[in-house]
Amino acid sequence: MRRVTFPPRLPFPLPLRAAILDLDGTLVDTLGDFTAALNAMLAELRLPPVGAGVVAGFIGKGTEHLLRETLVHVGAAPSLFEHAMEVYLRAYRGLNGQAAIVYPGVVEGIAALRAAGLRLACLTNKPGEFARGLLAAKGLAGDFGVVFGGDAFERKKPDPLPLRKTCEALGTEPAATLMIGDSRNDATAARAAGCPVVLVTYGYNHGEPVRGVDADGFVDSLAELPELLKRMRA
Ligand SMILES: O=C(O)COP(=O)(O)O
Ligand SMILES: [Mg+2]
Repeated sequence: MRRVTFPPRLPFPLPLRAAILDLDGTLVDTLGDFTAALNAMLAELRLPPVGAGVVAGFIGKGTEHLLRETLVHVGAAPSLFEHAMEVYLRAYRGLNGQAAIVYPGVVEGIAALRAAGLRLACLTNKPGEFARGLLAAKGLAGDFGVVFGGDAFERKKPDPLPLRKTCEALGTEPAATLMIGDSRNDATAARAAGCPVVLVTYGYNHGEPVRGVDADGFVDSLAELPELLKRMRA
């Protein structure tokens, strides 16, 4: 049996009323989608392709960041950015979800959170249109009363603003709202907003080991959440 790792006494007040889940790297492995859309764009601009290993390190800070880093990586002129963005968004729209896989344990984990009576939101730096389309394509849209993309607010994660706004939409206090993500970006935003935060160990985390990030707990699968919640409510 896989063990849940977390401090023996979690440093936040209970009970929890809601959870905010990140999308890419937490609910769905979208590396295949990102890589395919970027390579379609690069081919159209007659630039060299990128490998998935490189792309994984660019995910999690929104589309502008992903595109800028990719153009630098292939040695393209920064002036290509706007055109590249148009081509990339068109490509992504055309293949959203096709090479993406829901991580093992996600369906069980979400069911456990719902059974515990928590309100659920999905908060991602992905454009809202793509986030809603992906959740629908993967049969997860009905689980989230609230879905916000990276274009919903003035600033994206790691700024705390999107988490504060999501708590407002959920009608819960940040201290009673658990953030579940895969990266330093999620943890930094959660800490600054006053939300407890648990990170999954299988996501992208900007290409770095996730266990080095300051978080309240780590799980290898969302299916471990019931055990974690039990401890948190004890
Ligand atoms: O960077 C993105 O587009 C998505 O990132 P997130 O779902 O992990 O917030
Ligand atoms: Mg993520």
